[in-house]
Amino acid sequence: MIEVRNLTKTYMTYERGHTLREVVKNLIRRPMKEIRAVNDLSFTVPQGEMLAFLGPNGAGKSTTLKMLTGVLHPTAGEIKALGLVPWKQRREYVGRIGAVFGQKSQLLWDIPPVDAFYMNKAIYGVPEREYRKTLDELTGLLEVGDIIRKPTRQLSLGERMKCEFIMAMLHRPELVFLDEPTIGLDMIAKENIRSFIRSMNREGVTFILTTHDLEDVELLAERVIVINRGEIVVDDSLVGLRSRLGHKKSVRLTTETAVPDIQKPGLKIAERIGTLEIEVEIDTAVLPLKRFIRDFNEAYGIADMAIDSIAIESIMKELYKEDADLETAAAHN
Ligand SMILES: Nc1ncnc2c1ncn2[C@@H]1O[C@H](COP(=O)(O)OP(=O)(O)OP(=O)(O)O)[C@@H](O)[C@H]1O
Repeated sequence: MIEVRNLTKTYMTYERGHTLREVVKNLIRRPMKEIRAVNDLSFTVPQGEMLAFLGPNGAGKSTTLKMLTGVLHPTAGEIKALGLVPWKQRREYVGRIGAVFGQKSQLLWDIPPVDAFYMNKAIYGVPEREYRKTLDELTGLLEVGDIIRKPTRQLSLGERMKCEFIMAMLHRPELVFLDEPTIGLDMIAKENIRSFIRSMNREGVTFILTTHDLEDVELLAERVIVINRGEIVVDDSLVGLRSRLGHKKSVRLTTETAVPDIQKPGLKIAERIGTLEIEVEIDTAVLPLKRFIRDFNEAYGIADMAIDSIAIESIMKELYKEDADLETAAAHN
């Protein structure tokens, strides 16, 4: 469905300088600087996949998304999505994709969402019967029957996001880009939106998700691509990603006496939740779980305990760290 080959994007910017002298000098001379935001990315996305596209700030996610949606031309490389070249066959392409940006509304503040939907119906040329059918289905799924008739400015953030999704899905796109789709929402609204995404995905819609909310990733994605400094660091299934660090466990404990700051190979205090409640990360390859439990019980008395696989958040931290370490090592050689 999407084929990306050797995709590269460089931006040319003017060097500003750090000191006042440099700034003034550069105003006259204006030296150019090249920023390689995306560097030789290649990947494919089959139809029906739910792919999370992750990376730290400045990694090149937005730039890649802009090229995937046809807003930006690449400097080099190719994209074929839905059989089209996004930036060349933009009109046809836009009619078949959808997008939801958690931080940017597509609705109009002073008019009810239903009127904005009707405008989109006209823009996309959706026939009346099809429009009615889709609108009924989507409002039913998201439980917003009456809400869509209130002015947008009166809606809660959760209600508004539901309407943003309806707006993006009315023309039945095959491929949908989501950028921070649950940002700012409470737990219930997040779950509503996530279950909506899941049901659309079951109907065959392909989703590409960029987010800093790793819960979205855990609960939605099947596959994860992590980029850093414009390059792919990981392209793996969520299960595969977990198994890379499968020997690490997260253990939440309530103890009878407070645990001091201990240094022990294979053990890291991840969080202190209360005086007697703590979360630790165990590298079972170094410190077997059985030994950890025995020692900890003898030393502090275990009153309660829950063992979990490590959260995706820790996996990400580890990945970014590995990448930064590699970079530092390369710089030293
Ligand atoms: N129009 C532009 N001109 C010059 N440099 C740019 C431009 N847009 C982005 N960049 C640079 O390209 C790099 C990648 O930026 P990009 O916005 O794609 O990252 P990102 O992964 O989306 O980050 P974030 O998570 O913070 O949104 C950054 O170094 C950024 O400063």
